[in-house]
Order: sequence, then structure tokens, then C-alpha cells
Amino acid sequence: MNPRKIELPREIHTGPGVIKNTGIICKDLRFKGKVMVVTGYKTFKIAAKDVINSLKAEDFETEYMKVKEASMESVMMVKENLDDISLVLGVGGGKVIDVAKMAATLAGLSFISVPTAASHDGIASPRASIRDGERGSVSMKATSPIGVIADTDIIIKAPFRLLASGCADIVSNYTAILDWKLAHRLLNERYSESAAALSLMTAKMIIKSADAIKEGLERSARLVVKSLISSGIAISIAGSSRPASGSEHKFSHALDNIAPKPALHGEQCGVGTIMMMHLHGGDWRFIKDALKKMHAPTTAYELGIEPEYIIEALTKAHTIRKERYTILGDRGLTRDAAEKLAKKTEVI
Ligand SMILES: NC(=O)C1=CN([C@@H]2O[C@H](COP(=O)(O)OP(=O)(O)OC[C@H]3O[C@@H](n4cnc5c(N)ncnc54)[C@H](OP(=O)(O)O)[C@@H]3O)[C@@H](O)[C@H]2O)C=CC1
Ligand SMILES: O=C(CO)COP(=O)(O)O
Ligand SMILES: [Zn+2]
Repeated sequence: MNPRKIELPREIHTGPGVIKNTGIICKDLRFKGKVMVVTGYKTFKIAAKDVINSLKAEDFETEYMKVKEASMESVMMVKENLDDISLVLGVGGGKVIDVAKMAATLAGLSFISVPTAASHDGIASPRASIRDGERGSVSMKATSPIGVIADTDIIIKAPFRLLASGCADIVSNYTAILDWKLAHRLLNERYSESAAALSLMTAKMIIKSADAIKEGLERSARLVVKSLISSGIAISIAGSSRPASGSEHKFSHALDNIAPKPALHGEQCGVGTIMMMHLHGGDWRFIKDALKKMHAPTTAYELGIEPEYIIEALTKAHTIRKERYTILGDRGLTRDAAEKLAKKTEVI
């Protein structure tokens, strides 16, 4: 067995108002000099300004950049501005965090993740999902955040839809693990029992606590953040996004390429999980009921996406990340089979 390295965050700070300690946290982690804050156009006002003030209060020289898309262009644009930078912080949603994480990786710098929404499990993961030209979304190896600063006051004030989307992204671990087991049985792909167990336990726990996930409740934000971090740690243990990304993610990435107005990542993955669970011969209604309890979408209508795009994304999903074998196989679904599947699971 080849030697392996598991990279995990060194410090995880969660709770109301922790964002104001960013400067002290960075100082305690022995960073000094110039810091780059990467953020979004909405999240600059919501959180990055506080982060920058906190850094300046601890005498860090600070620059910031706003990004829109999790694309290779955005990553390179940030990387080109990192020459005299000692630390990168990503302050925003999943796209911002992925761009900051990947730019820091390419520049050989440490990265601190400051999520402003509990909408995805990339908060603590060592992966970045970056759109790279015609290759579409690529799951790239990246540096694990050295720290995570999750201010639950900010996260709970985010649109509740983002919190529900994060829950759905965790529920998607169910079919991700089934696909991983299938690839292990069929292709002898390396499989980590511990990563799979952590990923599945995280999904089971979030479903069990579904009733406690309520709008405006700081405890809900804390619960979902913990689960997203735990899912990201399963990704670290596995050394790939396998524990949290299978056929349901292929469907979501295909939808991102096809739909005129995609829904949120976690929302699409949740609906994909319903359909892929049926393909696996599992209890798709259990998944549908769980997502409903979390106020996450379970149909094309609730995603705000026309049935035609759902069917097309199902027929194209197997072409995404071809190296990752799933229940979709190498040939994927025919159009008739895709339509039948979406209807049978009440998605369209
Ligand atoms: N690397 C990994 O392991 C993983 C990566 N991902 C990736 O994450 C992305 C999905 O992330 P997601 O967060 O759903 O989508 P986005 O990053 O696109 O964020 C969605 C929107 O929410 C806004 N927003 C974020 N926080 C707040 C807040 N507190 N209040 C109001 N608005 C807010 C963002 O603002 P703004 O416009 O300022 O950005 C953005 O407009 C995908 O690209 C996916 O591939 C998902 C899972 C794992
Ligand atoms: O979204 C993810 C896990 O939830 C990351 O998955 P990908 O590696 O498919 O981008
Ligand atoms: Zn995901």
C-alpha cells in the first residue's frame, strides 16, 4: 500500500460573532505580512468587510478581490495577485471558497475558509470544483484549509434556501457511497471504509435532526456547519470527493452545463439523489421525504428547471468525470429511460 497523507484543518472556529476574531486567529496561527481576502459581490458587504477590519486591527496588510464564477479564469486572476501575499482567505459561498482554495494551492500558500452560508460541504474539504473550459466542472486536488471560521450569526442570516441546500448536499452522500461501493466491487477502485462510514453517518445524522433545522435558529446553523465540515473531513480521509460525490453530482454538474438558470448546487444534488437512489434499487421515497422535511427541493418545478433539462442532464450525466464509475455506467441513460426515471420518482 503506497504511503498516504491526510490533510485536515488545524483549527475550526464556529459560533456567533467569530468572524471578528479573524485577525487574532491568523496571528495565533503565526501568519504575518500581507493577506489576500477573496470574496463575492454580495458577501463582500455581508462578511468580508468585517474580516478585513479584524485583520487590519492586528496589523495585517490586507488586499481583497471579488470573484463571480468558480472558473479557472477566476482562479488564475486571483493567483496573479498573490506574489507578495502570505495567506489567502475565502469569504463567501462555495464558489468563492473554491476559487480562493485553488488559487492558494497553485501559489503554494495557506488558506483559511470563512463560509458565509452552510450551503455545501467544500468548507473544510481539500478539493475544489472548478469549471475548466469545455471540460466543465472538474474536481481538483487542493490544499485543505488550515483554519475554518464559521460565524453562525452570519450563516443563519443567509437565505434559508442556502441552509436547506447544504443539508441536501449532505443527503447526497447516500448515493455517493453506493456508487463508490459499486466501483470498488466492479473495478476494485480503492475504497475507504472509515471515510465511507463518516460520510454516511453524517448524512444519517442530518436526516435524524431534520426537524431541528429551522429558519433563523443559530443552533440549526451550528448543526449543519458541523455536518458539512464532517463531510469535508470524510473527503480528506478518502483523498477524493468520492464519499460525497457520485452519480447525483454528475447529474448536478450536467444540469449546470445545460439549464439556462441552474438551481443551487446542493438543491440539484438532492434531486439527483432521489433519482439515483431509485437506479440503485434503494428507497427513493425515504430520500424524497428527508429532503422535504429539510425544505429542500424534490422536483424539477421546485428547482425552477423545465423537465426537458432534467431529462437531458440525466442522459449526459455519465459523460461528466468519466473516470468516476457510478450506477450510470459508461453508456448512461437513454432518453426514454431518463424520462421514465424522472417520472417514476415524481421529479417531473
Ligand atoms: N470543493 C468542494 O469540496 C465542494 C465544492 N462545492 C461547490 O460549491 C459551489 C456551490 O456553493 P453555493 O454556496 O451553493 O453557491 P454560491 O457560491 O454560488 O453562492 C450562492 C449565492 O449565495 C450568496 N451568499 C453566500 N453567502 C450569503 C449570505 N450569508 N447571505 C446572502 N447571500 C449569500 C453568494 O453570494 P456572492 O454572490 O457574494 O458569492 C451567491 O450569490 C459549487 O460550485 C460547487 O461545485 C460544493 C461542494 C463541495
Ligand atoms: O460537491 C462536492 C461534494 O459535495 C464535490 O464534488 P465534486 O468533486 O463532484 O465537485
Ligand atoms: Zn456537493
